[in-house]
Amino acid sequence: MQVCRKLTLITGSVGTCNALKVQLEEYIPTCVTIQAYPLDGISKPPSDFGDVVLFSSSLVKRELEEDWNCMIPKGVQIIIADRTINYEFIDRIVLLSPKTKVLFVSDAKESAEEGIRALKEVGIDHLDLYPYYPGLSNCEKSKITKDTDIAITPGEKDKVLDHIRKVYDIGPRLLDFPTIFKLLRAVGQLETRARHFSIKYIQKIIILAKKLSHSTNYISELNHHLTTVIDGIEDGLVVFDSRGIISVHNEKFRKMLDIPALNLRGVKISELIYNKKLVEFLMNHRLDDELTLDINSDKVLVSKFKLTDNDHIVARFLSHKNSVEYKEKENIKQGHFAKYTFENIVGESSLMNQTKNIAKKLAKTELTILLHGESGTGKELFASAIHNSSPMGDAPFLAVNFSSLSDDLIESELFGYEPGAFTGASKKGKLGLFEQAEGGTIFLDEIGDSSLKVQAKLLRVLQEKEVMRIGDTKIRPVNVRIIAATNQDLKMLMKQGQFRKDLYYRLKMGYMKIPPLRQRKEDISELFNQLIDTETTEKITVDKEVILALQNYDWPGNVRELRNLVSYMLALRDCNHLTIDDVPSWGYFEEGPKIEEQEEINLKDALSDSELFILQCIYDLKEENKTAGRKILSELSKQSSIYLTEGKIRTILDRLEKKGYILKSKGSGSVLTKKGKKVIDGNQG
Ligand SMILES: Nc1ncnc2c1ncn2[C@@H]1O[C@H](COP(=O)(O)OP(=O)(O)OP(=O)(O)O)[C@@H](O)[C@H]1O
Repeated sequence: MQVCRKLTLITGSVGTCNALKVQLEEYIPTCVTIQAYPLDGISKPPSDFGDVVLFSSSLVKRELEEDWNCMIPKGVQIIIADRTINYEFIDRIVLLSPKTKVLFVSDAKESAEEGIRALKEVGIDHLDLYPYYPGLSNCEKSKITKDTDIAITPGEKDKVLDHIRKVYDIGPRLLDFPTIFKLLRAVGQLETRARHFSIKYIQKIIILAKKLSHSTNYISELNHHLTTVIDGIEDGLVVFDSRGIISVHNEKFRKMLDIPALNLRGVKISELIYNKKLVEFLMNHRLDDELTLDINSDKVLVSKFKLTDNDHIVARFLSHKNSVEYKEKENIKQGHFAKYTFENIVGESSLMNQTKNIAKKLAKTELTILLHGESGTGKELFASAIHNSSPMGDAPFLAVNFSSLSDDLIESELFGYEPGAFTGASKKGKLGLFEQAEGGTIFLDEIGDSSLKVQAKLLRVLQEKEVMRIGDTKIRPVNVRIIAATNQDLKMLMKQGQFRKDLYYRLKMGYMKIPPLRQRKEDISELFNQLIDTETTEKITVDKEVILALQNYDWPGNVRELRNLVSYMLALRDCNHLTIDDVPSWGYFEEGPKIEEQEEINLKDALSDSELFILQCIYDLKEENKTAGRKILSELSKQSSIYLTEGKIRTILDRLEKKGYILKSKGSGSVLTKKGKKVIDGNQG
């Protein structure tokens, strides 16, 4: 075999020329002289091509022949290189997430497309790659560069657009295995260098594998570390993109929202959380908003912010339990706005309409208002709505609950104090709620729980319209409307000497009674549906029977109890249609019916009009000594306003028997049980 001593490399660009020369020097023994020429970097063609000419591509050969008018002399062996991507830098792109949109930037269409092909050939097929090169039309450019900020380039960094955030320069493509093989043969070195060549190649692959495993180990260690850190945070955290798809969350978030699944990555917020209000809050674009939620008898404050380098949102769930920060935030929040308006007060019963009308009229005045009503009837809702539709609606609305704060704390909260007024007082002093609410409304909830000392101070505010901070001698005028609320019998407390008469009459100037739910059962249907809507984004339908059953209950916990029931039924439902079977049995409710009624009135046993009609017919037929069979019952129904087929009657009879109102027997028709008779007696009585 002829042994050659001179090899000429001809490339287009200087960059490719340098990279290929380094590669050749690695494989070709030093006894072979290598001369390299980039067409971009020389002014005239080489005069001596040696024994073998290696072109970096067929385009370069054509350029030399056509543009430079230079032919390779006969007898010189020509090799056109096949090139593949440089494995050394491949680890950087292997770790990009699947389906990431990435531009492949090169100097021409062919080389960009070839680069993509080469990447796919070596198994980089998990990315969405788009060829990008200088000659691309503006329209195509804007199409492919939309929503992407990552590019890969084979050493053409200068052609990458400015807005691209991450550029992976994988260097010029190198000679592939068969090309080096061909070259070694052409320079007569294949036999002596074959082993060296294959060892070098395998070494490169091992280095790459090591790099990848190092990167993945590093990533998994980092992941583990980050998981430990975010799981250790006291608040719930969830990160999601603009479509609501979760990328990161911590354990606290899962626990707070009772989510059993461990890995929520890739899951959509709206498919995971059924509380409609929360989903809407998380998905809206207002970042300065906050939301308070009642979750598992805890109050949770939800806030969010946007990550700066992408469109991901981080939502933070701050629990009330053990959280000083929450209390401070909540105070600030309550201090600035009233959440509800009259539109949020559900109920069109005449009693509710009357109450709302009175409230709207009182709202227009400056009178002090006393709201009296059982727990959960919506007193806070009314206070908030009154403030919002009053002339001071734009001023602050502050709420303070007397049942949850100690006497001392109430005093300092309401009236404030001077710097160092008592041990533990802040050095800066504190502005009281009356002063903070200037021009607005202060809501004194559970006023029946206030001490006589605080009552005396409140009376002073009402009479004199002025406050004095603790530790101060200065009197400060205040202009604040007071709305107080109580579920206690204040008259009784007055008799027992626990509530000041003068304060009672001062507060009672605008008196309002908020009716309990049992006195306005017509509102249950609307309330039930409305509460479902605030709890879930899913479309839930409700059987009429459910509402009838709920109207049979007295609701000692009022709307709050109904709201809890809705959450409970939604959590336990099997499908999106609620039936009587979804209504829990008596054990769930705060109070059962009165003992003597317990046997015949049960929530699940509420009777529909057709059931009552059939019971009455069975009773009447028995009086006339007739057998109550399906046929005669169906005929009787034809004469009434409720027409029932025999098939329908069979279903009703089965149901009545199951509920214990009748007994069926073959041949002798149905008869009423003691329970069934009681219903008819009650109906007739
Ligand atoms: N008419 C109504 N329409 C819609 N929601 C209501 C209505 N009444 C009460 N609610 C809801 O019921 C819950 C209890 O209401 P609220 O806290 O205003 O009652 P309350 O009378 O102030 O109770 P408490 O005396 O125990 O403080 C709240 O979630 C409120 O939004």
